[in-house]
Amino acid sequence: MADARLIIASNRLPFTVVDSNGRLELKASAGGLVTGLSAYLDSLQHSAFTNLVEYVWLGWPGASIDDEHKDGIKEVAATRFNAYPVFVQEETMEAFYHGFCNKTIWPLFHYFPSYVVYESESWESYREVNQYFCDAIMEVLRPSDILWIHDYHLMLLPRMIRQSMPDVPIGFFLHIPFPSFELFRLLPKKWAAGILEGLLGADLIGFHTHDYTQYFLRSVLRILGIEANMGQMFVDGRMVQADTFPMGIDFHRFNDAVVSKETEMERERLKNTLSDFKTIISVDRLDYSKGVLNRLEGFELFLKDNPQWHKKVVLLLVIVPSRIGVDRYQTIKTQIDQMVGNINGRFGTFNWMPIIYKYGHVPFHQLVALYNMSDVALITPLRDGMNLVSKEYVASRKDATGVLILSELAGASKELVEAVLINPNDRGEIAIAIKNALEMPLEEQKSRIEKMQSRLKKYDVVKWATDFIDELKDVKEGQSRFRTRMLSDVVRRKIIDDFVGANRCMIFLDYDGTLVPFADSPEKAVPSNEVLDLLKDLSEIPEVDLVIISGRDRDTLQKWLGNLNVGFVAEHGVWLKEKGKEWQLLKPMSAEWKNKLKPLLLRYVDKVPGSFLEEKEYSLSWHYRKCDPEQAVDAAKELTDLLLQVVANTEVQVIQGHKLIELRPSGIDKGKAALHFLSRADYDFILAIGDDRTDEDLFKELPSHAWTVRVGIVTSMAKLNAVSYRDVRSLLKELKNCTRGER
Ligand SMILES: O=P(O)(O)OC[C@H]1O[C@H](O[C@H]2O[C@H](CO)[C@@H](O)[C@H](O)[C@H]2O)[C@H](O)[C@@H](O)[C@@H]1O
Ligand SMILES: O=c1ccn([C@@H]2O[C@H](COP(=O)(O)OP(=O)(O)O)[C@@H](O)[C@H]2O)c(=O)[nH]1
Ligand SMILES: [Mg+2]
Repeated sequence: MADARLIIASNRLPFTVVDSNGRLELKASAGGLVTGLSAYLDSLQHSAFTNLVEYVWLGWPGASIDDEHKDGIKEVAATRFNAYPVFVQEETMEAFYHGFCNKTIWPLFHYFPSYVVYESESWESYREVNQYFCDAIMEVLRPSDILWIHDYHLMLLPRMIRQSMPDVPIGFFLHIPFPSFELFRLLPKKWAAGILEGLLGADLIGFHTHDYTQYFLRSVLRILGIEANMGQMFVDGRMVQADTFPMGIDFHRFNDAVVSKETEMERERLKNTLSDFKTIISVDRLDYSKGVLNRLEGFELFLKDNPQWHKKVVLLLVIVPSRIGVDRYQTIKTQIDQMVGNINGRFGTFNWMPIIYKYGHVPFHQLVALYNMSDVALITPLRDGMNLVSKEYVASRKDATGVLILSELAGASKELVEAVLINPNDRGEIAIAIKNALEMPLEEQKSRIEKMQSRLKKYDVVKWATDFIDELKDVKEGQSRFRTRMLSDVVRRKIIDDFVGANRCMIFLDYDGTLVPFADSPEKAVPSNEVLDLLKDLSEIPEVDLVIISGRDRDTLQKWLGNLNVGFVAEHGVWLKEKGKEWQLLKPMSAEWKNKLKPLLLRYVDKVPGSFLEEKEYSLSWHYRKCDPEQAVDAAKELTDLLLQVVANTEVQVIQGHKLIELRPSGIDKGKAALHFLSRADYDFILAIGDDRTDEDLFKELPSHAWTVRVGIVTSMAKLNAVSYRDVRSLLKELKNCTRGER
């Protein structure tokens, strides 16, 4: 296989350009996304298991760059980091990054709805910057590349790229939580739909936890009306997958660094001042979502309740500067500063400060030394997409001692179940957890850390990224397999050739969803003149027999289509009408059961607003097409269960159709009805088209030479799939025209 390039797009690059007294310098960026991805990209160079050897990382260089410096930065970015900077004007970036990203999406997705700012200008900047990224990517992207887009800054980008390059594999990974529908719906409808449609431009959309994936799928269903089956959706005829990929860390980088010289030196230096104390480490970017105030309150309560621990324990609080241009971040900084001061002032003595506070970046080896020498890690976010610090702490415990206290509201808690899990809103619980952690017996510490380590070793960051890319490739393969089932030009040509060469032709056409689109209520789906003319023309071809094979009642079919010289099947096969003959029952049957079962269906009509009952001569249908989709689906399952119990051992069957449940006599279906018509002549061309589960009975019964087409992109017994009724009409038009032309 040829080498493919991996193109990564994220807001932040692995470096940030900073202005140091008028000189531009490149500094390593902080944050989980950059740390994790860098480790994976490094691994590509040494891996024998991938054909992705080349990569380009596109992103914002972290500052607004003057024109005169752009080329220089571009060159360093390319040579030192394989990066391609996306330059954005300061004001636009301000409204995008400090605005929509970090004042709208970030607080909303982290369950701080009262912090969310709704400003249409910043939404516009969000679109604008996503478009800049799209333009920059299009400068480097080739159709043979794989594009992997990261995080909440770029949620509109997948669709933008898809519009320019329809087949390129696009993956998207969200590093922060996807909120529950009740929160997501707070966004103005245009934004919410825009974000979901933007994301669905990707082929694979990944999340850290199963919950986030489910919340996303639910929003897609509720806002866009797109249903998913095991995370698989069909969007404009394209298969899209959502799935869960918990991000790991570079386990060995941390584990090995513990014994490096540099770490050893750092540890010695730290021990000089800290050797008399048990230490608790806490490391976070400055962020209100990290729950630092709760943590400090919990620690304060612990000190109040446990005087025996005074002068014996120190909390090492590392806060890495972040997003300081957003007011809320300034506020939280002031609050942390004050609270640290209060606690130290309240409990501290001249030779003991309970909290040692560092506001700034920590170099890698110092970080590992801190993790390694700390008896406890205290990590208490109020919400966190994943939280890699907790994993890094565990990886840095070379002797398997140490205790991790972790918030159950961090994505990492789903994997690190052996941690001491706490609810960060419960200060009392934090205080008790600290005491228990400090006093935990060594064997218990080891048994917990060892279990977590073995998991982190296995599911490291390389595994995370490889799993994601492999699944993206699988989705692409699935899509191309599906494409061979589509009613393409080539396939249409074959059908037409077959049709032209045949002596006797049978065409079975379903009505709703196949010849006409669905209407709000069944009586509104009247055939247009276009459809009537088309059917008339086809039916007038002497070698053709046309049968409308529908679930509708015979009166409606008669009223709407009765002037045509065609055969009919009504009520899914209860009634048949051959050309020019009278209606007949497929077999003798009774309709007495209807009176018994109708009240049950009516109960569900009352229960589910918007649902209604359709009564036909020998069948009853409960429709829920206009209802709240989730309530209706649940109710439909419940009703089906109930009905199945009631009809057991009777002559009635329960059928689930497209947003309906139908009751009809057993032994009746479209397939059996079709066989009746086929027995009348020797057909060497058969075409059957339908859009519903009830049409599957038809596809199933037809001989192997029949052309069968399921309308809708779903799995089916039919040989082919068509996107919508429009494709059906154009195929029928071609059939009609070709016959005339060739005659
Ligand atoms: O780029 P910044 O605005 O300075 O913020 C730093 C990063 O913060 C967020 O990190 C998330 O990704 C981690 C790895 O998946 C995850 O562990 C953590 O829970 C998330 O908050 C943000 O998503 C990144 O885009 C930022 O670069
Ligand atoms: O001075 C520091 C301290 C920490 N980190 C790293 O920042 C990341 C933080 O990731 P996490 O997932 O915990 O949270 P995020 O900041 O992404 O929300 C971790 O990999 C840390 O090692 C860093 O780059 N510089
Ligand atoms: Mg139909």
